[in-house]
Amino acid sequence: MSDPNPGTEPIKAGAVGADALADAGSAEGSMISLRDVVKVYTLRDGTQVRALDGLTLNVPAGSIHGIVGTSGAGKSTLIRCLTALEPVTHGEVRVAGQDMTALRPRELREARRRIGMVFQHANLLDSRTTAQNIAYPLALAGVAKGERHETVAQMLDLVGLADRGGSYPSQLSGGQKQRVGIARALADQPAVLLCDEPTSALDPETTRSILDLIKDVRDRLGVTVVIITHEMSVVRQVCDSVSLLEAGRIVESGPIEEVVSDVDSRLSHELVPVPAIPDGSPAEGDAVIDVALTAHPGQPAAAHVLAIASEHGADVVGGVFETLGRAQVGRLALTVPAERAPGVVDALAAVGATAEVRS
Ligand SMILES: Nc1ncnc2c1ncn2[C@@H]1O[C@H](COP(=O)(O)OP(=O)(O)OP(=O)(O)O)[C@@H](O)[C@H]1O
Repeated sequence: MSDPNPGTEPIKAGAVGADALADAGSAEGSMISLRDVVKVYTLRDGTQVRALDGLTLNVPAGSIHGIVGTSGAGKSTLIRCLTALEPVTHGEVRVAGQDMTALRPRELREARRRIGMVFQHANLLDSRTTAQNIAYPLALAGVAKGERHETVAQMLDLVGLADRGGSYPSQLSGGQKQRVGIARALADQPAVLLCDEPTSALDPETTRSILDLIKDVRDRLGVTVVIITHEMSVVRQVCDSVSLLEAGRIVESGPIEEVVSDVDSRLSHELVPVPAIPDGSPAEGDAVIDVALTAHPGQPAAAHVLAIASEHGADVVGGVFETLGRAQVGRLALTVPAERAPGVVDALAAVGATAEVRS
């Protein structure tokens, strides 16, 4: 087990905080490894802003890792430090085996070719065709014309736009533009794809198709993906593991199924929120019990909970049941006459569910 914030007091120590980094991959064998990274900005008046505060993170090769955090948590700074666009104040940043903090300018340019970037908006060049947009970074990198042509055709095919190479950005939908952005990011065969809010500007259906594409690309090319997002639905749909960034530190982290199994963790609550209950509920004299359960294949838990609810005369007034990774996670809201609530909570605890009376 490793502390996600070595050398400092962990903010959240539970299973997610402590086990996570060991399970999310040790520094050895990781495609991305940040160790004790500190980034301090100094403002003109001399004020210091500690944007990253001892951040440690390991992302295993070939995985899709989500980073979530509120505004100002340090997400953009993290991306800039990962790509060495911003020097770190302290700590180590390794991408594809290279220490990004120790490279000379020429080596850094080469190292950056190993990192593809996808942004919220594809930022395509309007005066160039789809194919020319994808070829652009290859031309800058000095790739010969014939090879560029071949790569562009492969990339267009990969993102499902084989017949749109001659189209201009104005002739493409938002989702198609983002596909071109992904093709452009992958054209130079990066080892890592950094996606900064890649679906924030898209509708839910297009979001789904872009996330499916990212997953498909990972499966086919083996690229390691980091997705910065504020949308938990993105994490639910596509990520193998997730970290919660807060005030420049990773406060929770781990594979999705472990994170959601720790029902006390914030990520678990965010990924599978407590269900709403109908207006007028509970009735006079009833209590609401919030139940959280995790089941795995061969170890069912939901049936036990429902049997206990039925046995004690409780009603189910709200609920969600999600499959995330190999875990099935349930959140139920039960109503029961208040005097029976303690008995129901005890019975649920005995079958491994977490239950508490809603205040
Ligand atoms: N160039 C800079 N100079 C000074 N302070 C900065 C600079 N860039 C970021 N910060 C500060 O560092 C902290 C982290 O900012 P950052 O932009 O990394 O957060 P974020 O999680 O990306 O936020 P958002 O989601 O709003 O983009 C904030 O307090 C911000 O004000």
